[in-house]
Amino acid sequence: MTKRIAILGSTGSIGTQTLDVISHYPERFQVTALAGGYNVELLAEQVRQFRPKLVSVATRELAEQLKATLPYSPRIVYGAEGLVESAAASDADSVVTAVVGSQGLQPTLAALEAGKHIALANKETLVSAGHLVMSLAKERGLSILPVDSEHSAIFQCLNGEPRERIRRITLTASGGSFRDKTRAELDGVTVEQALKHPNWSMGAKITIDSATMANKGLEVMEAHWLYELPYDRIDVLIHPESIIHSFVEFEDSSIIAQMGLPDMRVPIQYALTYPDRLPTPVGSLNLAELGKLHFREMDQERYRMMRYAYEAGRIGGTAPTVFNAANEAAVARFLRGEISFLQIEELVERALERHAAIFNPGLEAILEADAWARGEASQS
Ligand SMILES: NC(=O)C1=CN([C@@H]2O[C@H](COP(=O)(O)OP(=O)(O)OC[C@H]3O[C@@H](n4cnc5c(N)ncnc54)[C@H](OP(=O)(O)O)[C@@H]3O)[C@@H](O)[C@H]2O)C=CC1
Ligand SMILES: CC(=O)[C@@H](O)[C@H](O)COP(=O)(O)O
Ligand SMILES: [Mn+2]
Repeated sequence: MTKRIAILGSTGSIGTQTLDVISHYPERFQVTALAGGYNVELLAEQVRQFRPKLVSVATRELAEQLKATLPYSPRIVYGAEGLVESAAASDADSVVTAVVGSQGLQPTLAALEAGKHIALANKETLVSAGHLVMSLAKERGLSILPVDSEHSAIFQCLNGEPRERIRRITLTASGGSFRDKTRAELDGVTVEQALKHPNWSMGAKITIDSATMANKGLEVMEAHWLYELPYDRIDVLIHPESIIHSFVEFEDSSIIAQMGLPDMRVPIQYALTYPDRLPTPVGSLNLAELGKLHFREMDQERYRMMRYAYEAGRIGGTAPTVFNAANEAAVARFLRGEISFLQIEELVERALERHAAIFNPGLEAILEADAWARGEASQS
């Protein structure tokens, strides 16, 4: 049967790879909605190729521009409302959430309200309001399948085993672009250096998060919500090769790990075809050629974002929302050249210190905490 798919963030790293996966199985998938941001040239190409009925862009002007270039007339919407509409208003069965940042939250909630399954790449959504998203999905009987490589790995390792059998899970971390630098050597590193991830080709924001280790912090919180595990049963281990994508230790001391070449098309495809496994153009992993794999303890002093993430996760309520939003604002400032690399974590730490968490927050309290944290992290 054909699966109808809407993609939020179709012009980004995950979005384009999702369309690549879909293009290999035209009989299995139909694209019903595409939402991009500012890159209308690429979006126009995608629209011409996949012919969705609904398209969203960042602004009204871009919507006009897009309309003028298309050979047919899909419905074109724009802005934050357009994103929500593209998540909920098409006849998609599943929505791939691949926009960056907590702007993905309201579209994800709208998609669930409209009865759509979620293939979740946008981890900021779960960090910001995991309780709202997970409870809505549960209430509606909808699945949230992980696209993030570590969470896909855990999902595959669990293979339906109940939570009670899990002793702990371990998320692997590449160590990011500065993994061979000491803390002192981080003083004065450039945006260009930070954007060179050793193993993965990804969008700018997540690449910086990987370098600060905020990405792994967000992933710890994402795992907490997806697998309903307390923080003391979620570990992180540095694994520079990114070949073991994560692993689960079960009650009987067996460890099951998921391995493969670092290529996001594998977890993206699995989230779209689950429970089926279909061929991908990704090659086979040759362990003999690789020879060795390496592992290092996570040092929370070297990577302070790791410590702040565990602290925020354990506090709960709006603390993770603040961790995430302060980080988003600080990373944007770093990318604009306004602050140094080490100031990212200083701004996140300060926002967390100044925040009095609200527990069991509704959507309004989440949005308020998010806006407050962005304001905090925008001041030096
Ligand atoms: N890249 C990866 O390998 C992985 C990514 N993820 C997660 O997936 C998400 C996406 O990451 P990634 O693909 O790397 O990010 P990119 O920066 O490559 O892509 C982001 C997407 O969001 C769109 N977007 C940005 N702002 C807006 C806006 N205001 N309105 C509508 N759309 C907007 C962009 O549109 P445009 O470019 O047209 O402006 C683009 O399509 C993140 O949450 C990330 O953490 C998780 C695991 C791996
Ligand atoms: C590909 C993916 O899932 C990223 O989230 C990846 O985890 C980033 O690599 P790090 O391990 O460096 O954070
Ligand atoms: Mn990941």
